[in-house]
Amino acid sequence: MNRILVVEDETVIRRALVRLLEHEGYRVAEAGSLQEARTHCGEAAFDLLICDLRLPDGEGIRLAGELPGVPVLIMTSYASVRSAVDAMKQGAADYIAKPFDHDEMLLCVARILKQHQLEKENAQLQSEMGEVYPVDGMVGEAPAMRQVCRMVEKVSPTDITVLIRGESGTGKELVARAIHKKGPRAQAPLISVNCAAIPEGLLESELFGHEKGAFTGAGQTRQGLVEAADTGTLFLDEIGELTPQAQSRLLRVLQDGEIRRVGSTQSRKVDVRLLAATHRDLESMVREGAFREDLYYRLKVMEITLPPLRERREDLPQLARFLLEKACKRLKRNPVDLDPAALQAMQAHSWPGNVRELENAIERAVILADGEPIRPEHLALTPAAECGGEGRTSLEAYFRRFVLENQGHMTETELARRLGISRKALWERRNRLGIPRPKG
Ligand SMILES: Nc1ncnc2c1ncn2[C@@H]1O[C@H](COP(=O)(O)OP(=O)(O)OP(=O)(O)O)[C@@H](O)[C@H]1O
Repeated sequence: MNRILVVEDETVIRRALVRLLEHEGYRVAEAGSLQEARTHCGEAAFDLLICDLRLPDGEGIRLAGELPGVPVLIMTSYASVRSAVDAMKQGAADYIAKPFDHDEMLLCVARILKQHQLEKENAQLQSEMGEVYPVDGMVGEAPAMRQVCRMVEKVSPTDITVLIRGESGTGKELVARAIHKKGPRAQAPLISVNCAAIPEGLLESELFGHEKGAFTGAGQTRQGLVEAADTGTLFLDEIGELTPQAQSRLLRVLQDGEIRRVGSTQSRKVDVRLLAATHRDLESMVREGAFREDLYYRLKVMEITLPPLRERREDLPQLARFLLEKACKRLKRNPVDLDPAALQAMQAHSWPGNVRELENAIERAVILADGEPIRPEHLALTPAAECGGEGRTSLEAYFRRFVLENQGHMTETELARRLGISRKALWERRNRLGIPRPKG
């Protein structure tokens, strides 16, 4: 039976909470101050502390630092997300705003206890397996990649929201898939959505669904992608592209586990774990008012940052061989070798499109080499800035130059409009040609 310590100085709230938890079958002790809590913890081991943020002799969150391994749920009457998020940074398992309703509290307690149990089992397993954390299909021994793998291992068994950052093509989606696969929701769906690939006007209804007649063309009631991910994981790639309306709806999902379809007055409960990714500088988007601060803090609780390929060149040989084998399999070709000169050319290239650019270059090379070992000329690693020069202005080169010259001062929507293509087509062409978007 799980033991819980309630630390709250307001007697009425404390007593009510103790009764609620006891009624649910937990063994509960109570304390009115940090000092009393410490005494209790010295006498018995607890599986969870539910702690008021402000106590007469200090901040409740201090207990998290003093009792590593015991999850702390923070209660706060200060509706500021920031103080609660600060508490999360200092090690709180979660927070709940007062006044809370009974169901909400019990759900929260049950979830933390379950998570904690999983973490304990996982830590046990890890110590049995040693310190190696391979991530399926992910190649890289560089220190920054090892750190990524360690983080994946740490966050997977929890339900925590994770923000995956890194330039385009660095493997953010790969990380999201790994987190889902290694976590308790692995048997449930993973819905992966690229927010940049959905036209702005359709974002809200695609994500959150709509009622019949909600807007012109909404002939039928439709479930959105967030609901489709119910009980599973929702991966929102390019979260910086969300419209303000979609940002508000998403915040509601994270805060209350509730969703409202476009055109509906009723909310529905959803249980999704959110993983989000972006290559953009969300901090400056928040400063400029383009991204909601409260949503930003919700997302940022846990971050995983992928290094650009040019900063982990030591991984290039291993990565190139892995991708070469993958390309040969996909193209149904016999395995081919990599000429040492090709590897040298790779080492000299800056890889602005990161692993995706490498993957594309290798696939192209396999086709061009036609069974011969891959040589530098098969890779055609032209520095981006030179493309489109010397009268060879093909459509692709024109596209590349236009995008590189204008992306600094144009939004994706504007760029697409000027090029006369959809945002989705722009997105796809960027990926195919390995043209990264600017940061922020
Ligand atoms: N470390 C890695 N090892 C092997 N393959 C990788 C690695 N990182 C990325 N890839 C491969 O590179 C391609 C691009 O990766 P992914 O789609 O995950 O990047 P991303 O950061 O999500 O890109 P974007 O921001 O453009 O959506 C994928 O095919 C992926 O399998």
